[in-house]
Amino acid sequence: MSVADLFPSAPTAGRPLSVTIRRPDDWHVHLRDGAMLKAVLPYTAAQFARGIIMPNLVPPITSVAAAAAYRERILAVRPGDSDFRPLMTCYLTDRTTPDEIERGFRDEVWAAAKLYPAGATTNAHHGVTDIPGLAPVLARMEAIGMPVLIHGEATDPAVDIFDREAVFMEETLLPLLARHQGLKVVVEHVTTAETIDIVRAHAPRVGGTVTPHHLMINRTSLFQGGLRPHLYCLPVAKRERHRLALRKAVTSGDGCFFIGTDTAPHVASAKEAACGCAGIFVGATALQSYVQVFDEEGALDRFEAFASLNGARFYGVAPNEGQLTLIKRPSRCFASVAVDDEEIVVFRGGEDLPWSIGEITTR
Ligand SMILES: NC(=O)N[C@@H](CC(=O)O)C(=O)O
Ligand SMILES: [Zn+2]
Ligand SMILES: [Zn+2]
Repeated sequence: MSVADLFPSAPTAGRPLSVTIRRPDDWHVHLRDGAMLKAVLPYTAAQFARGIIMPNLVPPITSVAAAAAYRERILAVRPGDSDFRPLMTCYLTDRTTPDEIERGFRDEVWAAAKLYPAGATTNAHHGVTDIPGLAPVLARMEAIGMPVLIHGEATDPAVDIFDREAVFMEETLLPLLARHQGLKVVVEHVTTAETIDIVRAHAPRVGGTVTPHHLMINRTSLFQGGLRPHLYCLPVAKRERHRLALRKAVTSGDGCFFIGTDTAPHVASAKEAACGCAGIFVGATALQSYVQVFDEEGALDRFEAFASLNGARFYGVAPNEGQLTLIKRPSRCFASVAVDDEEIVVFRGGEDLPWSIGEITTR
C-alpha cells in the first residue's frame, strides 16, 4: 500500500505551505500482536522510519528470546515496501536480572528497558513493585549506557489521578535520578509543566517524549458534550496550563524533547464500555497533528529537531537517511481501522486535518 493510499488528500490550487524533514522516528509505540499488529503497523511504518516498541503484551516481553521472536512477528507483517525498523524493549519486573538485561543489549535485541510501576497503566500488573529494589538492574544499565523508559505515575489509589504524575516525579523519579546519576532516562508521555522542568533540569541524560494528543487536548476535552472514551489515556490529559506548557516545550528547540506518540490501539468495544481501557490510537494521525501544533506555534523551523534529530541523539544513533514532506493541504481523516470484525477508532478520525503527509524518500 502506498502512502497516498493510506493517507489520501485532496489536491489544492496554488502552492501550499510545506515542510520537509529528515524521516522521523517514534520513540514510543504500542503495536500489540496478531491481527491488531497487522492492522496498525502500516500506519506507523508509513509515518516513521524507526519505532521503540513497547513490551506490554500479554504476557509481557521480559526475555531476550521473547523480544527477538516479537521482532520477527513485526517484520513478518511489515508492508513489503517498508524499511521500518522496530527497536525492542524489555519489560522490567521485580525478577529482571542485570545479566539478562546486558545480554539483550549487547546482542542488539534491546534498545532500552521499560519501567512500569506495577498497575500504573494498561498491562502493567507485572510491573515493578519495588523500584529501589531495581537498583542492581539500573546500575548495570547505567554502566552499559542502556536507557530506561519510565511510565511516571504513582500507583497509590489514594492519589488523585490528576496528581499521579506529579507525585511520582517528586517521590520516585527525583530520588532515582539522584541514586543513578549517569543513567539515561526517558520520561515517557510527559503531561505536566512541572515534569517539563524536571526533564530540562536533568538534560541531556534525561529526555522526555510528548504525544500528539497531550498537545491537543486537555482534561476538559474528555467531557466535551459527554464522556469521550476515545480521549482517555494514561497519564490522563491535564489542565489547559499544562497543555500550553507542553506546546511551548516541544517547540522551544530544546534537544531533550522528542516524538513518542504512545499510539495505543484498543478495539472500540474495549473503550466504549462500563470500564473503558486507557490508550489512544494516534498512529495514523501523529505527524499531521504534531506539524499542526508547530504551525500554530509559528515554529515549523524547529519541527525537524523534535521529530527527527533529538531522539536519535539521545539514543546515540544516527538520524535517518531520506526525507518526509508534510503539506498544509486539508484531508478528511478516516474514522477507524478494521481489525477482525471490530474497529479501532482513530484519534481525530472523521475530522478534516489541515496538514497531510506528502512525499517520502528513503535515501
Ligand atoms: N497510554 C495508555 O493509556 N495506554 C498504553 C499504556 C501506556 O503507555 O501507559 C496501552 O498500552 O494501552
Ligand atoms: Zn505509559
Ligand atoms: Zn505507552
